[in-house]
Amino acid sequence: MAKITLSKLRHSYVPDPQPDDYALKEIDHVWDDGGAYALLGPSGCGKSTLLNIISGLLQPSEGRILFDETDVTDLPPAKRNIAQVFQFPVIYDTMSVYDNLAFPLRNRGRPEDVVKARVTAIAEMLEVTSMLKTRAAHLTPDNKQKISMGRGLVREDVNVVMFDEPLTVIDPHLKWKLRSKLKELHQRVRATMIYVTHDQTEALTFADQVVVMDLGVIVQIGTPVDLFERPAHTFVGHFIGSPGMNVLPAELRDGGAFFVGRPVPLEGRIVKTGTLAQIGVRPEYVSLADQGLEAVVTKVADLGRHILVETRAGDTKVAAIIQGDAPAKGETVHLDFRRDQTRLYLDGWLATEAETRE
Ligand SMILES: Nc1ncnc2c1ncn2[C@@H]1O[C@H](COP(=O)(O)OP(=O)(O)OP(=O)(O)O)[C@@H](O)[C@H]1O
Repeated sequence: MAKITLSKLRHSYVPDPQPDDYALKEIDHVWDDGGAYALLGPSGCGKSTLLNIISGLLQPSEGRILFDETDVTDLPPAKRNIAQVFQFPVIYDTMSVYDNLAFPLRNRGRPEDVVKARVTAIAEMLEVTSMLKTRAAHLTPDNKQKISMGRGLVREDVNVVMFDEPLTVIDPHLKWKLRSKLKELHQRVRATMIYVTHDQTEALTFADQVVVMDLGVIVQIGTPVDLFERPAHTFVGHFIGSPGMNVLPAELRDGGAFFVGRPVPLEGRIVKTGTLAQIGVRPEYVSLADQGLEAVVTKVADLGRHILVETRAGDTKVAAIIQGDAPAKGETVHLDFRRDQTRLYLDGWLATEAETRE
């Protein structure tokens, strides 16, 4: 396994690019040896471009890629020693499950006793031991994908295992099972793993560190808790969470932030400058109060464990997640934002500093 360093990577699919033409703007990042990473972002943000650069299918326009201290930028995919699991299962239908799992090892001339030990161990981890003699053609789609994952994990000598939206073909009710299985596998195999997805639940379940991308830029790298608690960018706040963070237009004056004419207490000092001011507060930290910001309830949804209340304050939609009694649609309510969870964003980026208590 290896540490992967991406140094000043930029990529454009067009010659003589202007700044906006880059599919990857500038990426400087180190993936630690043995880490479980998710690469999360919407369609078109550059995930596949980055993955293909790491695997060697694509040469970056600029920058270098290192596996540990070795520069692999000019090496073809076959020389990079990477395992990849794709959206659709890559297995040989005519072979047994055992032979499918053994294939990557036999292909590299590993002795049969090593093949047997490794295939047996991986099969146990994936809970497919009873299928080892079955011909792959007879497997269900989710079992086929499990075997595909097994093929990705069976070699011990790969630099990194990359998963590209591996649960796309899996039935929704089986997805959660495979998701947690993968997490468990990482804990046992301890390989460097990169899991590419546009699905926040998949990313947050699998990864210790989630790398969030938007428009060719990494907007935040953090633990699932970091991304939820302190989004570094409004995009992260909005993209992660269900519903996402409220992003409210703000006016800056007298050293403070105002929303629909009312001052809004922020978590701490404003430490940056910028033009476009927005207040970010997650619905989980908006509550109904006796006084404060006036808003009209536009929708109420009972989600079982809590109630989602959508309101309109001025022209802006504000969501609140509350417990207890729900207000009625059309009712005027007062909203309170929990101060330590209310942040200012300038030009999209977090601009307040959390107050440290003495
Ligand atoms: N072969 C190509 N030629 C030209 N432009 C491309 C090519 N591949 C990707 N792009 C562009 O590069 C940008 C990043 O695309 P990329 O496929 O890396 O994003 P993605 O996050 O993987 O999206 P998806 O989840 O839909 O695969 C997009 O604007 C896309 O249109």
